[in-house]
Amino acid sequence: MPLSFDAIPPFPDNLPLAPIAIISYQKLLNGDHDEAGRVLEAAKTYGFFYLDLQDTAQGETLLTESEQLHALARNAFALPLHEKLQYALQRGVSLFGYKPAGTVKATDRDQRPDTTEFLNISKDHLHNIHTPTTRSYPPQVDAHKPLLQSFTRHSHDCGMLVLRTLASQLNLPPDTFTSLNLFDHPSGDHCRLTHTTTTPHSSETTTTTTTTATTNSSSSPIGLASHTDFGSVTLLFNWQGGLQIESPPQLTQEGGGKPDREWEWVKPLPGHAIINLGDAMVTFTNGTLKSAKHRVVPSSPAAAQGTAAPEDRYSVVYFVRPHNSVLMKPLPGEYDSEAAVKVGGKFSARPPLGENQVLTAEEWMRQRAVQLGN
Ligand SMILES: O=C(O)CCC(=O)C(=O)O
Ligand SMILES: [Fe+2]
Repeated sequence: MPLSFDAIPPFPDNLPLAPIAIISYQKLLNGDHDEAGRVLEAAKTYGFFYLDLQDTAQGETLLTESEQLHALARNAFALPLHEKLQYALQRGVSLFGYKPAGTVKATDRDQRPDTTEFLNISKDHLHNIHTPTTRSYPPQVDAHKPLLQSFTRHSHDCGMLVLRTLASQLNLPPDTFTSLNLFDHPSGDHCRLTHTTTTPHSSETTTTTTTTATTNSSSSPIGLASHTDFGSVTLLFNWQGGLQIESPPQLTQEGGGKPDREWEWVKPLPGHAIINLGDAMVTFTNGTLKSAKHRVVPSSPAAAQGTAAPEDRYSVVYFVRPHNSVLMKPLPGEYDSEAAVKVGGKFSARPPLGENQVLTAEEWMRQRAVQLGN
């Protein structure tokens, strides 16, 4: 069992779990047709699945690297806040750097502030891919650049396998999606380290915070407010529970009625990554593929039930996003129908007919980041 799981209290067995598929990395690498079909099914329904990484050397490497980054996250987030703020990201200017707790847009109806800090580390900065942006990171990040370079490369490769699998299953040329997410092109791809604290954040609230999240200090916190990811594919490694996803809509009444959606827990499985699709894939396929809403609740499920003491939570994430010059619109052909689906709140998969305002991925990512505060 991977190291970090040893210290985690068992996940309670009386909580509603999201019934997401478990996919084998080895079978996908071997081109197993049935397994590929299960990936498409997952992508059309939950937009989430587990990837078993224990059955291939590439998978084992990713697991080892995620463990090492878990340790790095613990060290980096242990720095005093004023030091971390030297690396703070600037909303609307750069996607990369440190985001303190309490600054993500409070999207839930009860407007609860978030208790999660991020460190977003750019793939372009790690790999010297030409980009107009420069940035410095905490010393822990600089000291482990080879690890971060290796993890981002391997995670990107894994994401490309998912994208090739989906293209083939949709009867599209296999490189349809991978050609929109090129590793060596400037993009918003990054490794994110997250830390959700158990302690209240009043003393850590900073003057850089501008959202309603911090002004509404009377409400109880959320770990990370509900959101959809806005890139193509996300690889997520977490150890402690807390992640919940919104179940796909089910009609409560025959012949219609309001969609009945619920929050379901995603139980971390040793040896597995959690994979989910982001809004860019919804856009490219005009709603055929799904990006599910998800959130992180502030307390581990065991702590919430009083069977374990509250503990800080860490996660390690890699976001594959379309490279900057890609146009954010449905693929030409059957997906480019007149009916355009809504993506990520006010965003639409394609502009209304007659309007010519297709965003580049660079602009889309910037606007989405401003929208969400990260
Ligand atoms: O930490 C987690 O489990 C989820 C993190 C997440 O959803 C994100 O960073 O977008
Ligand atoms: Fe997310």
